[in-house]
Amino acid sequence: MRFTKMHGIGNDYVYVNCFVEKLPAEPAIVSQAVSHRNFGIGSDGLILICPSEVADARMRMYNSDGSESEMCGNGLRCVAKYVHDHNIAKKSSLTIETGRGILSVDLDVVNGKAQKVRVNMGEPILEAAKIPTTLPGDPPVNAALSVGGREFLATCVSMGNPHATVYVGDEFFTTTGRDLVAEFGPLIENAPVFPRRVNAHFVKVQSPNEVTMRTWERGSGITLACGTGACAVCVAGVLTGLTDRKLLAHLPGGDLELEWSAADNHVYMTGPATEVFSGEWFPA
Ligand SMILES: N[C@H](CCC[C@H](N)C(=O)O)C(=O)O
Repeated sequence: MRFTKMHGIGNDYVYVNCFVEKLPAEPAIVSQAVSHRNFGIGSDGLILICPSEVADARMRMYNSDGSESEMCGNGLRCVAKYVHDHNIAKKSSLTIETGRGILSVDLDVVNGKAQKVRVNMGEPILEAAKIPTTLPGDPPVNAALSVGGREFLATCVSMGNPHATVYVGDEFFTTTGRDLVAEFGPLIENAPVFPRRVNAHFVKVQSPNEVTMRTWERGSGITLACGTGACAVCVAGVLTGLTDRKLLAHLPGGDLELEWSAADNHVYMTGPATEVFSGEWFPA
């Protein structure tokens, strides 16, 4: 199976152009196999770039555990870049069909290649039942969530996929010795109050327009970045009053610019998309 390896600030996926390629097995199985960093290609998961009746292309995203997610922000930037750079649709404004509907993407093209990508991620989903979570509030803002003997205050939204944001101190950003994200991330991901599990984001506020964050992803564990997560953190910051509608998020793999627009209630995410290499994968 031919594939292309791409990443959005270090959130790396194996991409398959399903306009021309056929998967050798179910996507869930292929994702688990190709994601393995020793026995496979090595990635945070698998993203299929497919034909669409209603958009320039359709994105389907699978975590490294094989579970499918409704949305993927870093992945969407890379899909749009691939669709442009590989001449599926040679346009600098594209539409991509996702698990949460059709999203618009604008590409900054330099020397024929898309570099920076701005995505209209649509409106945040705030009804608890649609996130989904059983935590109190529509949406839950600073809702008490105790896991592993520690109480967090969780602010939860959906960007088509579920996110829980907790504000923490410096101790979550040192990775020498005990890694608190690795310790508490899976406990939050699998907490019973999240019927479809959740992506967990640990955030330190630098200023009203700037945060540093680390992510434990549903179905993939620690990743260097999470685009939908950064959008959810932008929304959580406004809901908690801790940060403004325009936000610069520093993630371990790089930076994303976010805005939750008061004008149209849409969240905009701007960041890079990088194509690293292409190859052929031989299923065992
Ligand atoms: N890395 C992706 C999010 C993947 C979300 C996935 N882990 C889920 O199950 O929702 C992003 O850049 O938005």
